[in-house]
Formats: sequence, C-alpha cells, structure tokens
Amino acid sequence: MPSLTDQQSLAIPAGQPYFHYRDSELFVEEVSLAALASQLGTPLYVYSKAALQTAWDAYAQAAKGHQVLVCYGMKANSNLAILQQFARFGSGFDIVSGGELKRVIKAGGNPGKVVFSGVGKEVWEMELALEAGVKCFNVESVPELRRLSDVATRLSKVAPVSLRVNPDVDAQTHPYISTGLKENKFGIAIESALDAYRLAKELPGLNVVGVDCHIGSQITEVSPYLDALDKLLSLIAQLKAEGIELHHLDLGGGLGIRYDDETPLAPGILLDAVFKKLADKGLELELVLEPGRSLVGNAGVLVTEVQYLKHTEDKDFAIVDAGMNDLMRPALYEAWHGVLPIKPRSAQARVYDVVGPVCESADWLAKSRCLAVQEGDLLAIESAGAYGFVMAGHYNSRPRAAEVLVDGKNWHLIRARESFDDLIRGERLLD
Ligand SMILES: Cc1ncc(COP(=O)(O)O)c(C=O)c1O
Ligand SMILES: N[C@@H](CCCC[NH3+])C(=O)O
Repeated sequence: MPSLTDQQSLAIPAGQPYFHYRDSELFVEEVSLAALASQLGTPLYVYSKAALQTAWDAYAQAAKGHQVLVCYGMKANSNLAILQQFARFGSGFDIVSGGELKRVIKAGGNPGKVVFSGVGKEVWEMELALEAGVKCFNVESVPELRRLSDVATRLSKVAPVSLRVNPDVDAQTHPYISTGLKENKFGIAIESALDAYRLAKELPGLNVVGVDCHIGSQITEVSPYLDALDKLLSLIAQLKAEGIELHHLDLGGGLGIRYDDETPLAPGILLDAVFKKLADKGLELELVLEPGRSLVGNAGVLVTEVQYLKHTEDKDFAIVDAGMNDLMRPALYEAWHGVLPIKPRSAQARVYDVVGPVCESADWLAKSRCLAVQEGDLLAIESAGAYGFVMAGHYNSRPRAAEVLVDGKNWHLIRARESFDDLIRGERLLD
C-alpha cells in the first residue's frame, strides 16, 4: 500500500496556487477549509475569487489588441455572486434560457453583451431577450429563425442574429459533451447554412450580424477549433459573395481544464492561432468566445465529510455526505475529479471508492483512490467550480449544498444551505 508520503507527493491541488496546503491543512486563499466546514457544515461548495480573476485575466491578456468579446458560458456556474464578478470584469454572457437572462440582469450584467444560444428558445424567452436588447440570438434551426422573425415583428423590433452552424468536426472529447458533430442536435448543418442565411436575410424581423459554432466541451487540442474555423471561413466567403456581410464570428467555448493529468489549452494559444487565420484571410471581424469551464472549473471544490468506512470482501468504500445529487459529473460521464484530504493523516492508506449516500449504484464521486482516512475526516472534491452546483438536484429528498466565495482572508456565503422547507416549497397535500 502507498504510504502517506506517496499521497502527499501526489497532492498538488488542481486549483493551485489558490487551493494549497499550509501546515498540512488545505486552504483556499487565506481561509481554512476545515474552519469553513465546521462553521457552515457539509457538503459545501467553496470558490476562490482570485482564481476567477486569474482565469479571466488569461482571456483578457490573450485578447489584447484585438476586437474580442468574452461571453462567460454561465451554465457552468450561475450563482449570482459569480455572475456579478464576471460582470465587474467586463464580461458578456452566453445564455441558454430566459432564467439565465434574468440572472444576468439581477447580477448587474449588461444585456447588450449577451448572446442567446440554445435549441429550444420559447416565445416568452425571445420576447424577454428582445425587450432586454441582447447582442445576438444564436439561432439553431430554420423553424427558430421564422419564429424569431414573427416575435420581433410583432414587437416592432429587429432581432440581431447569428446562425449557429454545426461544422461536423470531432472535438475529441466525451460523446455526451460533444456538440459539433452531424448527429448532435445543435446548430444548422454546415451544408444547409447558406440557404438558412438567405432566408434570414429575407425575413422582416431579423438582422444578420454573425456566425457561431460551439463544438463541445473539455477540449484540449487546438486542431478541432481550427477545423471548425476553416469551415466557417469558407461559409463567410460564400456569404460575402452574396452580399451578406457579418460583424462577428463566435467560436463558442469549450476549453478544457486539468482534472487529472490533462494539459489544458491556454486561451493565448487558441487565440493566436485564430487571429493568424483571420489575418491570412484579411478579415476584421469581432471575435466572440463563450468559455465556461475554463473560467470557473478549477476555482471551486466540493467539501464533504466521511460518514462511514465500509470494508467488504471486494472493495473499501468511503461513504461521504455528498452524493450524485450534489455533483453529477461522475455518475453522468464517469468524470474524474481529484480527491484531497483536508487534513492529511499519518496513517496507512487504502484504496477506496468514494461514494455518496444516494440509493443508486452510480452514486460515486471517485473510484480507486488511495486515501488515509477515518470517519469524520473532510475531503475536497476538486475541479468542482464548473457544472457542479448548477447540475445539483434534490433526489432522495436531499437539500442542496451551500456555496461560499473566498476573497483573501474573507469569505462570503453566496448561497445558504437549503432546508427541508425549501425542499417542499410549492408542494400541496390534497384536501
Ligand atoms: C453554446 C455553448 N456555449 C458555451 C458553452 C460553454 O462551454 P465550456 O464550459 O466547455 O467552455 C456551452 C457548453 O458546452 C455551450 O453549449
Ligand atoms: N455538463 C458538462 C458540460 C456540458 C456543456 C454544455 N454544453 C460537464 O460537466 O462536463
């Protein structure tokens, strides 16, 4: 069995330097995670404000000297306080629902910097976005084009539109988070895009302003982006020949982060390659990006407490108080998240499956991890800032976790832990 020394030499937090060991205890910035857990309970999502800033700065730096609008893909983490931070950085927002638009407005974001994606936009959502004055609708089908034109005309407005094109490229990522292949429901097939643009130009309620694609998530190579870009550039040339001039090009989000041993793709590497291609074509389009995971993923952890250690003939289980309802990624994608002891022990380690209390065999957070733990110990599930709390649910009547944003020595409770009353709000017994 590996000893504690082996464990510690492996324990380089994915969110370093903001998540770091100090005197053999895991801290976020200047705040002890154990102290937060003791005050606020577990499971607990904890985010680092400095990590958000650093992730944002990487995009800002890469964009310097170019016309770029970063629209935070807020589905990754839509807590109002997180959105408020991005609004303060000057970010725009990529939204996929009327609810997300309401959050942006509530958090002080600028609707004029909002792009509205999603395959199923309803009439009320279109109305809301038109009234708010969003920058652009990323339209994903021909029926949606027609509906949007009708809604805009009825409101005496003109809707700015991009067509989300499905370029049929392989993003080389998990099939569930790949979105730019022919078989995916997203976007308009690249072969049909020209006809769709011709229609958009004719429809009275629309103003064609751009082109958009988003090929998937957790991408670590630049080549899928460049393959998609090549296809968009040839479409842009065809459109120009027909007198349809675009103002912006939206390459979506998708940049990956380090969960395990991945090498993330830095925004600067992607943007330099994109700017070079645009310059080669003599194009001066505004570039829009919609990053989510790469802005927040490694800015957060999920803190959980070991309830029981269960040793069976086949396996050792560490049963913790966070489950698939709190962090769904492992159950849904067999996703790998690092597990760090908050106060590492000098004891013999064992190989554990870290599992939750939910009545599903898919309720696991990590498999085959070498840990020296006892009941009552705290663990940090890493890289939980993106697609963590936002995908949480109430299965097994489990109230959702609290969320905290740490800023240096200070911390702010940005979401209170749910109570049983929160859980049943809206339910009614029969008379
Ligand atoms: C349209 C769109 N834009 C942006 C994003 C954000 O993606 P990511 O978190 O991978 O950067 C997504 C999610 O995959 C998306 O569907
Ligand atoms: N929820 C996914 C990402 C989905 C991106 C949305 N298009 C994940 O956790 O990796």
